[in-house]
Amino acid sequence: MTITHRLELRDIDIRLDGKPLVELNAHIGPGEVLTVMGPSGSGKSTLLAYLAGFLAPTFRAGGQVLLDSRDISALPAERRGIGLLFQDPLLFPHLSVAGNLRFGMPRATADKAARVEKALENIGLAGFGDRDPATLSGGQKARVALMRLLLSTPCAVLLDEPFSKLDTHLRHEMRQLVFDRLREAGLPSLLVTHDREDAEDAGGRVIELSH
Ligand SMILES: Nc1ncnc2c1ncn2[C@@H]1O[C@H](COP(=O)(O)OP(=O)(O)OP(=O)(O)O)[C@@H](O)[C@H]1O
Repeated sequence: MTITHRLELRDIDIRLDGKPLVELNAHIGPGEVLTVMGPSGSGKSTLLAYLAGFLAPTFRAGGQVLLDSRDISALPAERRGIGLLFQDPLLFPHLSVAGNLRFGMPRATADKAARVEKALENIGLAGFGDRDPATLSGGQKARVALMRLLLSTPCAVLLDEPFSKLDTHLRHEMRQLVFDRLREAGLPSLLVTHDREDAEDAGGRVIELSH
């Protein structure tokens, strides 16, 4: 049985120099992707930083971030249960591909090696466990970053332009993989993008932030 999660953003109000930057109410159900678009400077990255727990102290923020009805907005980033996927895969260069996949797994995870093998098969990279991440292609790195995220068993996911550095032909494939896996895992997700096709493939609601 898949465990499902819900993310609720209640009366989020982020201010910069006393002026409102982001005001938002949203409910993201299990397996749902909410896409956030808007012009440069409208506060998309700031919103993600707030939700993830690393907002710069120059901002003032209020409101509640409820994950499965629990307010996580005062918790430090590492205790929020939120997974992140960025434009760059950010694989650890000192760890092998398998080491990267093992990195975020909860300590008590049983059969780590078997899970890593299964994860590699799942993304078409069986036998790549011992490889140095630097030897992978951009698309392969992106797939490893996705699997590392899922193996860390987050309760919600934030995606910041995760496809923008991929070649056009890989972008579509990667979008399908990411959105399918997030849906299967029942994870509520928030996607920040400039790309309308990302929003269409995400298949959920789209909100626009304005200046
Ligand atoms: N650490 C910071 N201190 C002060 N102001 C900041 C800081 N980071 C961002 N800003 C300002 O906050 C506003 C929102 O920036 P943010 O990066 O969230 O926009 P964005 O919508 O993600 O833009 P882009 O699409 O270009 O990535 C901008 O006016 C920016 O200059």
